[in-house]
Amino acid sequence: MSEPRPPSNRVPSRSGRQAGGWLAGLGAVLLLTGAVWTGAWAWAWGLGSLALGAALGRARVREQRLRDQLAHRTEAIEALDLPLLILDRDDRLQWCSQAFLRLYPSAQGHVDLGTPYSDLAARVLGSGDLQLSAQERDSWLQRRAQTHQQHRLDWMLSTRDGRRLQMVERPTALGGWASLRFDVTELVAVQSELKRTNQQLREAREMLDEAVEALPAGFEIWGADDRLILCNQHVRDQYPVAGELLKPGVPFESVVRSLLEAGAIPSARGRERTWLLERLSQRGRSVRPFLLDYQGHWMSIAERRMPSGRLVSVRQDVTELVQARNAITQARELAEQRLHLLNQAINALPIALEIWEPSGKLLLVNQQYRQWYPDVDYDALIGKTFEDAIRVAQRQGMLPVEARANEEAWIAERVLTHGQRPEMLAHLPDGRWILTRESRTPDGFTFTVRQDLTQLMQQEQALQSSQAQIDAIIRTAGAAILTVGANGRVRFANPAAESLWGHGPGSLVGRRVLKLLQRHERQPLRELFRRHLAGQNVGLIGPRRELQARCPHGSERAIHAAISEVHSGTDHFFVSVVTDISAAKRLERDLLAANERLARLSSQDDLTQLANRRSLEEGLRQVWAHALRLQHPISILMVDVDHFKPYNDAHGHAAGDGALRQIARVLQAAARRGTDVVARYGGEEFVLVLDHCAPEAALERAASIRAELAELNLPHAAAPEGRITLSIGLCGGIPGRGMRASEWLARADAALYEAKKRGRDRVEVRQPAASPATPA
Ligand SMILES: Nc1nc2c(ncn2[C@@H]2O[C@H](COP(=O)(O)OP(=O)(O)OP(=O)(O)O)[C@@H](O)[C@H]2O)c(=O)[nH]1
Repeated sequence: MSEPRPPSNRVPSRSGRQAGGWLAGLGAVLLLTGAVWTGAWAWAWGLGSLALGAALGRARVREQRLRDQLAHRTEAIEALDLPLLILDRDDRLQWCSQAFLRLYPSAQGHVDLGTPYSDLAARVLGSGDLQLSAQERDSWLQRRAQTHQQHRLDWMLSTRDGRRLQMVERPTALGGWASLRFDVTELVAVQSELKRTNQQLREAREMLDEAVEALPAGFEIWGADDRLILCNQHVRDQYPVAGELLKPGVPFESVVRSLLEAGAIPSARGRERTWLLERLSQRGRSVRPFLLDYQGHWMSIAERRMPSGRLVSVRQDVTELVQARNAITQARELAEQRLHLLNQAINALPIALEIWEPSGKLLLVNQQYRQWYPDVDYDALIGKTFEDAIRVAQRQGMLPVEARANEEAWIAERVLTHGQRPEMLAHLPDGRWILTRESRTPDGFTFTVRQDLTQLMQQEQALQSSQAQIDAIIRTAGAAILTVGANGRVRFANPAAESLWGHGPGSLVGRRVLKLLQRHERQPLRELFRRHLAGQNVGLIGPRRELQARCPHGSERAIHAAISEVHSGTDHFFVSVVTDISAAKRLERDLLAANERLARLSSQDDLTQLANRRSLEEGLRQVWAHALRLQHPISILMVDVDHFKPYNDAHGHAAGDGALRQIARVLQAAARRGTDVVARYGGEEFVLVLDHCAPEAALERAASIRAELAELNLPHAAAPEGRITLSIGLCGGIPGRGMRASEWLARADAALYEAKKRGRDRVEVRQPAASPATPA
């Protein structure tokens, strides 16, 4: 066994130490092998004494070689700087490395070959090189013996200077023990650091898991191959459709497909394939979160591809947020729309509007204002004071007319009372009338509203003029004008009305209007008013109606009353224009009588009161037309007094007139029907048109006329019969188309001529000309 070498100062590196550990093991094996060889060599030595000299030489060479090998192996172990003990089967020391002695300085000088390990251990334990309690020290050997029975010993020791040693003992093939110590101080430190780090990692992992679950959003991590690594419960809750699928390892595409198949993404319906391709192509590329509609929910999804290729996705149900945002957007749009409308309304106002800030600065003027004063740069006035604005008006000569007397005083007063003038009417130099109203809001803004009343003022003046004109007309009107309230009482009566009813000025006001009428007129008119006020259209309003007015002393006046109705605001009344038509009525009556007389004169013969010739023509035309239409017969008798000239000559013209009147009465008596016409045709000639009378009957009628006259026996001194006689021509029948009444009259006249020619005092008949042939 070689002497222990002093320990090397070189501190091996970590890898060197690991390699050293491995080499130490190898060295121990070689050492053990060497020990075996040593035993063999001793055995050979015994035999060698008996061997040949040559053999001895070779044996020495061989021994030397073995010694060298052993020395090499021992050197190798020492070079590895391993604290190694080799013990034999009796637990006695066989070899001890220098490294061991450096580890346990107390063993120095007590490591002789064959030293019992217990002695060595007792020395080391007693030296305090190791940190062991007294109890541990006592039980040390006993426990070591126990572990030896298990053929292995792994023991961790602590040295006084704080190093950690791992004591490893393994049985050798020769029954001994190799006892090795490793300085594992750094390893233990690394181990405990590793343990702490692992613990921290575990805690960090737990915290991360908790944090991921505690996130108020869905959180996913996908691998570079887009397979799920983890996701929290939120994701499963958000996507119950894909809940089963959401397990580590599932491809993203499978999850999306399942959502599409379930129709859970409304915006993808009908184009699922395209949608899927787009989704996959954009996967992780969007820098900003995007929105996805999912079963009536809006999900905000933020995806980020990490440098490792993994993809982190955070998804949040932002339905309420989107709805709120939409509501806000709608509200804002509505507000903007209303603001726009308000601006339009303000600009469309027919009034000029200014708004002044509480600080007194001009905030806004509307379009109307700008149109009123186009020469004023109001944009430049925005932000200026009220006095600035007045000064502009002053420079332009637009201060009101009433300010002329003392402009500075007027301006001072106006500035002082700005915002406190509820109403102010100003007459501008250009002729306009401007009504200004100022009001101040509770938060200090002043609203100035200006209204151009020029037209109104002109209308007012025109109205006043018109009113004066109407008053004059009403007061001087010949017609009576009454205003009557809905209660039926007179409100106003013009002088003509007061004159009509004979009362003094103002005496009609308040009287019941119906009392101004004759008693019999009141009830019907009251009823008309009642029904009109009940909403019935009874023609009360508008048409002129004739009434009988009751005038003082019971006198009666005919009046025309036209009633109109006025609804003016809440007022309701009637206006009646009454015309006294008493005089007109009298005139009308007189005119009627005159007209009747005139009519009679125009249609009657004055002497005989028979129809005159014009009237005959009209009567004949009507009888003819009627007969033609109904095809009944008529007859025309032409009658002439015989020898009338001699009669006049003999009896005088007056007697002739009397004779003619008597003859007329006879002829008139021959008429049977109302439609028969008896006319004086001229001089001593008469015509009878007998309706519904055939020629035969007419002939009889003519005969009866002659008989009647004969009965009268009007003396005629110059006539052959000594009395007046008549000659009559007759033409009758049923009128036909193409025939004319005048022709029948001419034929009757021809018949009369025939009667005269045949001696007079007779009747002659002429047939009407036949009707022209009518086409079949
Ligand atoms: N008294 C009177 N005579 C009238 C009136 N109209 C016409 N006469 C007269 O009647 C007479 C008609 O005479 P004539 O035409 O010659 O016919 P006549 O004497 O009747 O003879 P014949 O007709 O042929 O029989 C005239 O002398 C007229 O002056 C009249 O209104 N009054």
